[in-house]
Parts: sequence; C-alpha cells; structure tokens
Amino acid sequence: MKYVNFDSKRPMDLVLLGRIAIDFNPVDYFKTLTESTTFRKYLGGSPANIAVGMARLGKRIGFFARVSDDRFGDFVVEYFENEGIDVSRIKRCVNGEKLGLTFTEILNESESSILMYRNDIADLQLDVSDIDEAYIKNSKALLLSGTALAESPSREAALRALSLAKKTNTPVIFDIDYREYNWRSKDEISIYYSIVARQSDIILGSREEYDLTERLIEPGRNDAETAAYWHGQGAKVVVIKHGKAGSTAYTNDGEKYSIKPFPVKALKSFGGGDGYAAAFLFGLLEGLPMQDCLELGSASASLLVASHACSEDMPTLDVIKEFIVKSKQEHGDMVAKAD
Ligand SMILES: Nc1ncnc2c1ncn2[C@@H]1O[C@H](COP(=O)(O)OP(=O)(O)O)[C@@H](O)[C@H]1O
Ligand SMILES: O=C(O)C[C@@H](O)[C@H](O)C(=O)COP(=O)(O)O
Repeated sequence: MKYVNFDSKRPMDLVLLGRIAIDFNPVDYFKTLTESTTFRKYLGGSPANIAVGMARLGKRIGFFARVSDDRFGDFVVEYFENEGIDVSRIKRCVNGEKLGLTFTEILNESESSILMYRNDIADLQLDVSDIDEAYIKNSKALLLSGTALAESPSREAALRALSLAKKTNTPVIFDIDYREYNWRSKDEISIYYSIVARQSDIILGSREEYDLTERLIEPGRNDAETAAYWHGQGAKVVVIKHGKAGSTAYTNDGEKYSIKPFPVKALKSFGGGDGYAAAFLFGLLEGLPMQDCLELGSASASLLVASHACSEDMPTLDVIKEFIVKSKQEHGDMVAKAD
C-alpha cells in the first residue's frame, strides 16, 4: 500500500534535520535527579535517536546537523559512523557552542522527566548554508524535527530544507517533537509548526503537540478534526499518539487505524516516541499496509520504554517481529481498524 510516493531510485532512504545531543540516564533510577549519583551516557536527541533506529532497520540515513567541536561532538559523530549513518552534512560549531545534554529522571515505571541543558546550544546553529539541494534530492524523504524551528539560524535552515524538499518533490515528514526549552512563546510554536505541517506529507505528534500547532488556527480540535484539517492541507498520513492509550493513524483516503500499546513492563516513560517513529517510518518506506506500520511502530515503542536507553536500545527488525509474535500469543491482536 502506497500512502506516499517515495522515489525508489533515490539512494538515500531518509535525511533528517535536527538535534544530536547526549542523554545521561541514571543507573541508580527510581530516584530523583537530586538523589541519583551515577549516569550512563548515550547518544540522544529525538531525531538522532530516530536516525539510529532506522539505520538499525537497514535504512540508508543522512543527517543535517551542527555539533560541538569537542569530545562530545566527536562521540556523536563516531556513533553515527558506527551505525552506518552518513555524516557528510554534520558540521562543527566554530564559536564554542555546546552539544545539548539531557539528564533524565526515572522516578518509576510511568513517571519520568527530562532536564535539558541547552544554553549556547550547538544544534540551533545549523545554518542555511549547511543545507544543499543535491543531498535532499538524493533522498526518498526528509524528516524535520520541530525543535529545529525554535531559534535562528536553525529555523531558517529548516525552512530552507523544507523549500528544497518541495522543489525536488521529496516527501516531507514532520515529527512535531515539542520540547519547551528554547521556545520564547506559544505563538511562535504555532506559527512555525503550522508552516511546516501545511507542507508535510506525514505528520507525527502527540495530542499536546497538535494542540500547540493548531493554537492560532483553531484550538480545541479533536483527533478527527485535526486529521481532517491537515489532510485538507495536503498531508497523506496524520499520526496522533496518546502515550499509554496508544495511537491512531489517519490516512487521506478517509481511513483510520488505531492500535493499543503492546503490553510491556516499562522502565521509563520516554523513548517510546522515537522508537515508534523509526519503525513506523520504516514500514511506510517499505510500502507496508498501515496496520503493519502501526504494529512495527508500537512494538518498537514498547521495547524502548522497557529499556534503559533510547538510541542504544533501538531494535532490529528481527527483534521487533519476535516481540510482536510473542505479544500476540499472550495478548491477542493490538491493531484495530477503527470504523
Ligand atoms: N507504558 C507504555 N507501555 C507500552 N507502550 C508505551 C508506553 N508509553 C508509551 N508507549 C508507546 O510509545 C508511543 C509514543 O509514546 P508517546 O508518549 O505518545 O509519544 P512521545 O514518546 O513522543 O511523547 C505510544 O503511542 C505507545 O505506543
Ligand atoms: O529528544 C531529546 O533531546 C531527548 C531524547 O534523547 C530522549 O531519549 C527522550 O526524551 C526521547 O523521548 P521520546 O521523544 O518520548 O522518544
């Protein structure tokens, strides 16, 4: 089933644009950040996590980013290289900007929070001059991560990439990815998120993220109204995530598909969205039916919330498929093609 026309002749499967950062997850979890003393360092940043996830699923991945010119910048570039991700468009900052650091707090299985250190941040130094048409034209799709729109010059770089994607008939995926830090006002969020969403073929977000996007357009929509609006703007697939309540994909042929999460013993409440996006988008690029895309995304998300890391624990296709089989044996089918 083709919801989006990906050009199979293009050598790259997906180019992503956004932050590459570092997660510090507590080893002594189920404590407050005040109490935790020991952390494990992982590559982080939502789009970077998605990139790792899709690379592990066998996709050819590229990335537009600025990273710090220090050991942490070395770490993330080398990590990407080891995962087979193309790093040719990842540049170093020249004025001492620092890589984003995310200290996570895992209070219990369902309560986590993230503390983001993003002063003088490297990823928002991405510049229009870093974006080239050929790199986008060589990719089946471009993914924009919403936080890249929070400040200039990254904001203009992201909008430049968007314009080049439209010019080269490259499908655009918008992962709304709201992180409060760096935004000066909710008006800014709505203005810039809706500019991108209006030109996107696939939109992924939580209900809260759609509410922020639609705030200056028409606040208070329900999921069906949200999906209908963005389909009217040209979106082919609108995915609305509801955490432990599951997620729904609305396709522009008027169909909708809902899925409950695969039951799992969660360790943390973050990471699910990135795992979901990686496997769901893998399914779309493979041309799989929507039910299968949802299963892959939801299963990957469950595996991620059950793990300590995000990037490092991104699963392979075999691991995801094995988990789905076992879960169905225990709990039955999760996907419901909602009427
Ligand atoms: N406790 C959980 N158990 C199983 N799956 C979960 C759990 N929490 C989240 N998920 C899965 O992760 C997906 C994305 O989580 P969500 O919180 O909606 O997005 P994000 O992580 O991007 O904020 C959900 O749609 C669901 O499939
Ligand atoms: O996006 C970040 O900068 C933090 C991530 O690296 C972290 O793993 C996380 O919070 C992912 O959460 P998700 O968006 O719920 O998958």
